[in-house]
Amino acid sequence: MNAFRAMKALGINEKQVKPVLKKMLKLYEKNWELIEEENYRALADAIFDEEESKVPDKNDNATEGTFEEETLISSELEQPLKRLRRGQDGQGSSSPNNSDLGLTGSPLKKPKVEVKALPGAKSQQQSLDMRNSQPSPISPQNLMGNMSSQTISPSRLAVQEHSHQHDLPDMSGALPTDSFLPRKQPSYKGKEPLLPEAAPQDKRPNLKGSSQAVRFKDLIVQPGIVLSPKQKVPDTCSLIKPKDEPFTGDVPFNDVPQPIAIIRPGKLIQPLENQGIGGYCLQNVKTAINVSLIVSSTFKDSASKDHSIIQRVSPGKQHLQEPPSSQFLAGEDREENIPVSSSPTRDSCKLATIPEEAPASLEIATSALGEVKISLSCNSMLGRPNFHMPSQDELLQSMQEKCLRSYKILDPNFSVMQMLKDMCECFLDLATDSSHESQERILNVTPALDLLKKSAGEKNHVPAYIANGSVDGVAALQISRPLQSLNGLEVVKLSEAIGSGKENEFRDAEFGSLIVVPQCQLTPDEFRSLHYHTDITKGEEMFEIPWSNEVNSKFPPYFNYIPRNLIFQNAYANFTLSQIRAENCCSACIGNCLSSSTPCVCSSDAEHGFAYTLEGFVKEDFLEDCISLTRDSQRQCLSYCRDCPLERSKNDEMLEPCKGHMKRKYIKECWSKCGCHKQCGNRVVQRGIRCKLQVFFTPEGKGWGLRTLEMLAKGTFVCEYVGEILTNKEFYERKMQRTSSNKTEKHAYPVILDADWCLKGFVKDEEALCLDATFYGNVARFINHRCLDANMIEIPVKIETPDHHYYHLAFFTTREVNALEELTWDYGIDFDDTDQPVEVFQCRCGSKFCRNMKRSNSKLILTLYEAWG
Ligand SMILES: C[S@@+](CC[C@H](N)C(=O)[O-])C[C@H]1O[C@@H](n2cnc3c(N)ncnc32)[C@H](O)[C@@H]1O
Repeated sequence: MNAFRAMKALGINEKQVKPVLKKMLKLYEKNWELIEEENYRALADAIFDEEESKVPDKNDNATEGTFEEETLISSELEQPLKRLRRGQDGQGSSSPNNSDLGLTGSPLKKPKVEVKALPGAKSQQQSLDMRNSQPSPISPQNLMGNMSSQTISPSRLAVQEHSHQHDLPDMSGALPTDSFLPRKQPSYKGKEPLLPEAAPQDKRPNLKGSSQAVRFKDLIVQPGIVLSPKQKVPDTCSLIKPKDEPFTGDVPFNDVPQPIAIIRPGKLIQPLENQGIGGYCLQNVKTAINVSLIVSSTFKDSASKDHSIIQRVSPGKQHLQEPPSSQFLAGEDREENIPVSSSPTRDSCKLATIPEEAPASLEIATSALGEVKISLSCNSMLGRPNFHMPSQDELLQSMQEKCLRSYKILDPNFSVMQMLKDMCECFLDLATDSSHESQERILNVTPALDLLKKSAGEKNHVPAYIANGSVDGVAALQISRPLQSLNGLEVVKLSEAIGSGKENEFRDAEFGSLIVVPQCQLTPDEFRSLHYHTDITKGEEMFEIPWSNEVNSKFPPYFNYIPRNLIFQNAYANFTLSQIRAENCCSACIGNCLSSSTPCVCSSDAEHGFAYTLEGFVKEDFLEDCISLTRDSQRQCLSYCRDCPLERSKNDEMLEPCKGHMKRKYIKECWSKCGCHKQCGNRVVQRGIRCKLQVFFTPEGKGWGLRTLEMLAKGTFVCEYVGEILTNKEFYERKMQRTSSNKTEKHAYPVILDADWCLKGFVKDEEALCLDATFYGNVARFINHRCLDANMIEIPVKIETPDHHYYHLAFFTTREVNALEELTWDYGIDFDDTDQPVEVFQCRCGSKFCRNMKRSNSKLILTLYEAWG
């Protein structure tokens, strides 16, 4: 009698109860305890299923065939339709398993889990085999107050269940709270709390005959899931949209059964059932807004592919706007004031009852297949007169702006939306125990190169954002570092990266502007490098020089950027004014020395006059002279010291003979004691870097390199080699120290300033200088070597001191260089000599003149002949 009474409370009459109860008693071997549990929950479920099974569904028949076929093929796969309860069209589905039992979807065998869906949120069900099935993301209609709940039964579980049909379940089996994977399947059968107050007939439009609840045949059991018949939802309110199909508003609802289940582990989150919310509550902001991660089922009805089940919720204001009265359903639903679509196809849709304080929710992001989604739901704010639900776009835009303001981070490839989607994917990976997959997952970012290429052609191959003086848009940090976990994600603040007033530029950028890096993988140096993402010069140069890595996840080595050489300690490089003798400066000049008919004393060459053209390039003949002196062995002039400072610095007892020093041509520039204007054409190198450059990771295995972002004419000054001015003795000591302390700076960056050594009989130690850019240097430290035909040449430039032993080393282009071409120079390295200041490396310059390539001498000579005509 108690059973009948309990069922009556649910609006189920005796006639319906009797046959089912009979079957249950038989099945349970008259074990009333099992049947009574949870206030006859199992019985109720069985009756619902029985009711549904009474109405034959021709689609289901078709599906059934499919199912059996598929079961044969793979026990992993189960056709979605098989798992569905039919909608209000009165079609009930029956599964083979259910038929076996005589109780459609008997909870005894296939217990179902009904979980409350996030009211107003797009509720979805998760087929755990979603990866095996055709992707068809579900985006159920998001209606305020649309309280959905369905029965879920993933196919993998189904398979397990089949083999355990008679192990009548220990329903109390606890499950891990952190996984959605079907483990040894516990069954809720008869143990799930049946909430009598949640199951009155009038609140359950789908219970009788034309059940609208969508049900899987099998069960996902998740901790924290509360089953409630009340939560059954009209499936017409939640439609499935295949990923590749656009949303159309005119999809017939009746054709669209949607399995939905929201799975909510208990511990992670506060119970949401009272709020009518299903899902993971990741954050609970003062009870007002919940961020929910919802796991939903994604599957495709293979038997009715043409249904192209569609319903993508477009969260937006419309979800919360007062619906016109015509949009309320008649009868009990009208009383509930449930807004529904005005679509005529919805007429037959009965909606689930919602609580008075119906929460509203906004879908934010979903995983690729729609299995996991993030939505925001608002509860207590709902009643406020000024409350309106922002649209997804509004929210993301606002969030984006907030991030820009707060973090001042720029990365063209990152967006808030992408981050949230990644979060869904990470969640999915973790939840399905595929953490190893997530390790390999790579943040999908558009290479900076692509951006540049896209823009090439606009303005002489110069990207627009470069042409207008801003290189922010190309400061594309390429992060392809594996994401370790959700927790490993961090939005890094780059407060120094953008100067004030730059924010607007960032905001206007085409892409989002955050950098996401895995928190735990950054070394302090990497972190610092990241800070200089937009400008490796840290603002020291006139123009920013960004860096980019399209090859791997490495960061540039950390170093101190200095725009001018600095004396380390013992080097003798006197820059004092008193050092500059009158005869070495053009104090009488005015304006631009280059415009003068007769070259002043500051001209570089008595024969050719000034080294620069009026346009600021190195003159063709001067340049060619420099090039041939460097490249043409026949013209190359080496001088040999009797007592070579390089050899002396090694402190060896036995000094080796001098290896020779190359004679070079100088450029002399005007300086402080000169009378000319600061814009005088004979002041080029001292004005600093003017080209748009980028540090990038070379794909050929040379490490970092430097490239130009714009086309450079022949003879253009690119940059000078800047570093600490060391005596060679000091450099050698450093080198030894590094070796003995096992400090393995990957590269050493010395350049010997030996251009005048051949002029002197004896060079003192403090005058035998080099530039070391290992710790302090400028962007030139990234320039890689290229044998012979490099596109830059280094030319000694005398600026503030007449001394020959100290000079600047400036790089000029040897030919026209295209945008995005790597800038290289010939280090002059002898690859057969391991005893050199620069460590010998395996050359990957790619030049056909490469001195490090294993080839016969005759071939090399032939190539050289070809090159020099
Ligand atoms: C001045 S650094 C150039 C910047 C360096 N690639 C980096 O990642 O910092 C010189 C070092 O770069 C590498 N390198 C330069 N040119 C190279 C080439 N043609 N082939 C291979 N490695 C090269 C060598 O390791 C060399 O010691």
